[in-house]
Amino acid sequence: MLIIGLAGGTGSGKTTVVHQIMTELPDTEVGVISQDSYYKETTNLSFDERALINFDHPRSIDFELLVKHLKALKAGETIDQPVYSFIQHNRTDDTVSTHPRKVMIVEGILILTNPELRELFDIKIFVHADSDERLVRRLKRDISERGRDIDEVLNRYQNTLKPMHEQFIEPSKAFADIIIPNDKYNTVAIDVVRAVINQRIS
Ligand SMILES: Nc1ncnc2c1ncn2[C@@H]1O[C@H](COP(=O)(O)OP(=O)(O)O)[C@@H](O)[C@H]1O
Ligand SMILES: O=c1ccn([C@@H]2O[C@H](COP(=O)(O)O)[C@@H](O)[C@H]2O)c(=O)[nH]1
Repeated sequence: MLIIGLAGGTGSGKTTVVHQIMTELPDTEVGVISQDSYYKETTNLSFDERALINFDHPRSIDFELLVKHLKALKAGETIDQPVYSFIQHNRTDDTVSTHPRKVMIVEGILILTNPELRELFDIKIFVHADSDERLVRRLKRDISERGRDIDEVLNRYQNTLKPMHEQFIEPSKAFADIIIPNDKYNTVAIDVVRAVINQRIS
């Protein structure tokens, strides 16, 4: 199994890049695991308490479960990947049965900050977009898709997102083997990554 770790700040385009990479690749051979699925379960908290969580700090992620699931996939086992609700700020009761593929892509803002997880990646990719571009994309996406309003996004950006990006996410770029500039759509980089994957699955 080839395991690709794909990191980058919020709004850098990680999800979009993963979809572009997957286009024309058989989904029987390539699978995706999102770090977002592994936000810690916080059912003990009220909605208002959950909304105050710093979701850009590594401690908000259940890395232990993510590493365990990745090791299980590597060992040929099927896992129950949690499903996360951004609207509820919590895991749902659903899971997605995820079986091992020749190539697994793990994507998320903090995945290169965790040493145990980094060890499991054969290729480490960081998607870069400038912070103003990322903020604009985040605003548009969170309002249209994640039930947020402009104040929520901007407050979170100032209070936690930007400082956490600077403290944890940007420095993790140093661990990347490949950096994809993604202020504009970058078809050349996508083709290169797809070629590496094709080589592995053919
Ligand atoms: N290169 C790009 N140029 C313009 N818009 C982009 C680009 N990449 C992604 N987007 C848009 O930005 C928003 C955030 O992208 P997304 O892939 O969800 O980022 P991430 O997963 O890194 O948070 C989405 O609405 C997406 O369509
Ligand atoms: O309940 C939540 C959990 C996370 N977030 C924000 O999501 C982004 C990470 O997701 P991307 O798809 O990479 O943008 C992170 O910056 C958290 O602040 C949230 O808003 N609510």
